[in-house]
Amino acid sequence: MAKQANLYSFPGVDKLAPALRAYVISCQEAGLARHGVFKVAVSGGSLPKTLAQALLSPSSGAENDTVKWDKWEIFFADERAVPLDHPDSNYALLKSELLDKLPAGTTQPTVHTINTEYLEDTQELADQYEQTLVNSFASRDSVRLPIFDLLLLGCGPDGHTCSLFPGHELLRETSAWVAPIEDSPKPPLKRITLTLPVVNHSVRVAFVATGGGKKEIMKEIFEEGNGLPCALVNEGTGGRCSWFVDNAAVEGVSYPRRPFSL
Ligand SMILES: O=C1O[C@H](COP(=O)(O)O)[C@@H](O)[C@H](O)[C@H]1O
Repeated sequence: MAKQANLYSFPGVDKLAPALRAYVISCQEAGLARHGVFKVAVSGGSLPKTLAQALLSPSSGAENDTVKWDKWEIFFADERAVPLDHPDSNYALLKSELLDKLPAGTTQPTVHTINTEYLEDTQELADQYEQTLVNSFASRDSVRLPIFDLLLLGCGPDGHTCSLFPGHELLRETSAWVAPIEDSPKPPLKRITLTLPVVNHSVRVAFVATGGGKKEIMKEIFEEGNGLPCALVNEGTGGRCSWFVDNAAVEGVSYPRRPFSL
């Protein structure tokens, strides 16, 4: 039988963060072994804060507990069509929560932001970001899809992830790597997003979802699926997908939890 998504549940974020750290570092090491860099895409929303808690904690000194920032290439799983210093920008959020807090003297990771010259034309904004992926991964002639070492995703209270929203036509996109959306149900309206085939092609996918406000949608995702974007990622990635959640987010959800291990 095909493997299912792993659900790791913790009493709180303080216990979740060290496990997420270990998981991200293991993906980093696998990426470095594969191609000498770590290609990761991150989301906005609540993710950067939890990620910062996981990654900014001091190394235990144990082997394989080092975040090798100089080897990271950071992309955005989705981004809003706003300037990079706008309060809605996922880049601005990651910067304030994580990048600005890296210890002094740390070599900053490479961060692939959107090209803000194209904010008025979301198709061009998406095409330009797709070109950024092509430059880093490979030309579209040579690979069908880019392969990220890791995608770090959030889960909205409606079951959206990246800027892939329930019932939206973008869920049927089969060709583009990056697509525009101009009618996002959650503001701001205009965004770009990695498409579902790219998400499902990643080596590993990790969702982070915390708080009781997520429990109804988590029940629907894990018990029914209902074509929700997060459920489509679970189905498309199976055992390559791991959820890091707190107990409050999965209260009453019938789905086997696994003890966390790498
Ligand atoms: O709009 C967005 O929302 C999702 C989920 O956010 P959360 O606050 O519920 O974690 C986020 O993953 C995405 O990147 C963002 O653009």
